[in-house]
Amino acid sequence: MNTTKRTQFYATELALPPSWYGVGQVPTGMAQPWGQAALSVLPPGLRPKVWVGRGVCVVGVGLSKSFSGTLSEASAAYRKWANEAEVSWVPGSPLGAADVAVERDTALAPTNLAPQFREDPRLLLAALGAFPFDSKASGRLEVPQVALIGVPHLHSFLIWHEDAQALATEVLQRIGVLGQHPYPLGAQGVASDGKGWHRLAPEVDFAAWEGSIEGATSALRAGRAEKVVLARSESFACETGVDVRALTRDLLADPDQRCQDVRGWAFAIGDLVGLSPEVLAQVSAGHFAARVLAGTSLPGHGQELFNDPKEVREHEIARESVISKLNEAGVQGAQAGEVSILSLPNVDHLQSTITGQVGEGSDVSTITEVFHPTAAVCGKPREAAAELIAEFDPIVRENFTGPVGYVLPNGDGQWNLALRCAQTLDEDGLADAHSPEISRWRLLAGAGIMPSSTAQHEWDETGRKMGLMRQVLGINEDVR
Ligand SMILES: C=C(O[C@H]1C=CC=C(C(=O)O)[C@@H]1O)C(=O)O
Repeated sequence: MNTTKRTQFYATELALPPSWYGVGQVPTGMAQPWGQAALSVLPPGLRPKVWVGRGVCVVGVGLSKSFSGTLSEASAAYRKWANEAEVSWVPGSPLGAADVAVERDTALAPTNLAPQFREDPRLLLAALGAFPFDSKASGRLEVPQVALIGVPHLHSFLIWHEDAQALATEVLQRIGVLGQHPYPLGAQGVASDGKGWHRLAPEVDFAAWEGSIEGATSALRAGRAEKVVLARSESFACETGVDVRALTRDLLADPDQRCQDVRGWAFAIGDLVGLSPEVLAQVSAGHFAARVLAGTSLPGHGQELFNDPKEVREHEIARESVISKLNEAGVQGAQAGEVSILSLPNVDHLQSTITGQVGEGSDVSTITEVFHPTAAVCGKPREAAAELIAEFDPIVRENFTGPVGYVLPNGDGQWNLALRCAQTLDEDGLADAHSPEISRWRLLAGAGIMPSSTAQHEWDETGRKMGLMRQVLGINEDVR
């Protein structure tokens, strides 16, 4: 007789006030208000696991189960486990709320999954993950113990492991108390008061960066590759710890309302916290979408990129690196949109959106594994660029520029590139994925290097890319 007990979870649908969804504040589908509200109702003192942008959003705490391996290995093990788990609806759930169409229907506005969640609550067992740049190295998927799942059509769910009943009850109570007045969009949290920061010994100073760029550009001019992406870091320590919950809440704020489209997906997963704008693959009910970024200017100067042959070619290479692999990835009927400008807080980018249908046997992780590493983070040709990275990249990237995101038990989900982020460091310099407050941070940024690149230009560009995390961490310009 098989006496193995199935892993038991419970789920409920939440009736939340319109303020959670920013009704009248942001276009439907943009989840910044939802993310800020969800973070507000988590009990304090717990480090959140976060994925919030446009589409399915996850804000969780605790760990039910983790899966290690390459992206496809971990995803396959997770899907097997999730499809054997038991998820029961809690009676009294306000099921059947009216569906709301997503406004400004762009490629990155996925299908309404709420009906599927209602039909099969196991689909709510979302796993969040971060995987290394080196796609052969092992990464990790994590299923939280308690998770709020938001759907951009104004639906929300809570799912919890049977051992986390008390925590789930506390979240439900806090929704009752705080839920009518969630954290307001645009307000700054209390991640850091901007004081007490100092710089840690640099991993890469300007002289080292100059050496790397000179080495890489000479190799490119010698014909070893056409483009390579190099990266650098800046590390800082704060006298008081930074609360990851407040930090991710601040990442979701858009105080000057400059960005008309989703600025990025805020994430706190594994040892990384950031706001990634680049989508490797989004899969939702058979639809595929990707957003390729490469080519960077000062904010507000995006149009000038079209007149700069170096930036145009850099983008073309990144776009082609995805388009050329669509067949192998099992994406059918693919269409690539015109190159356009994406305005982000500290930079403008050239962007391309690619859409299509997911073929039989493919899912978000198998597709991502074929694309990664794209030329936006590696170069062209891929193998030759990877060799140049091994030779000239002045840092060890770990999960930076690797896939970060979430996956569902049916293979839907989204993997972005881990960009515009910082790595949390504990006192030993090792990643610590558990403490709610972190005092040591390693900011990371990379740039596409072409034969004509100069060290100063790419230093400044990577500095601007790190600017977002500097701002939300409160590391002022005078911290030298
Ligand atoms: C590697 C990074 O950006 C990539 C994505 C967009 C634009 C890029 C560029 O213009 O160099 C990079 O390819 C980073 O943000 O750290």
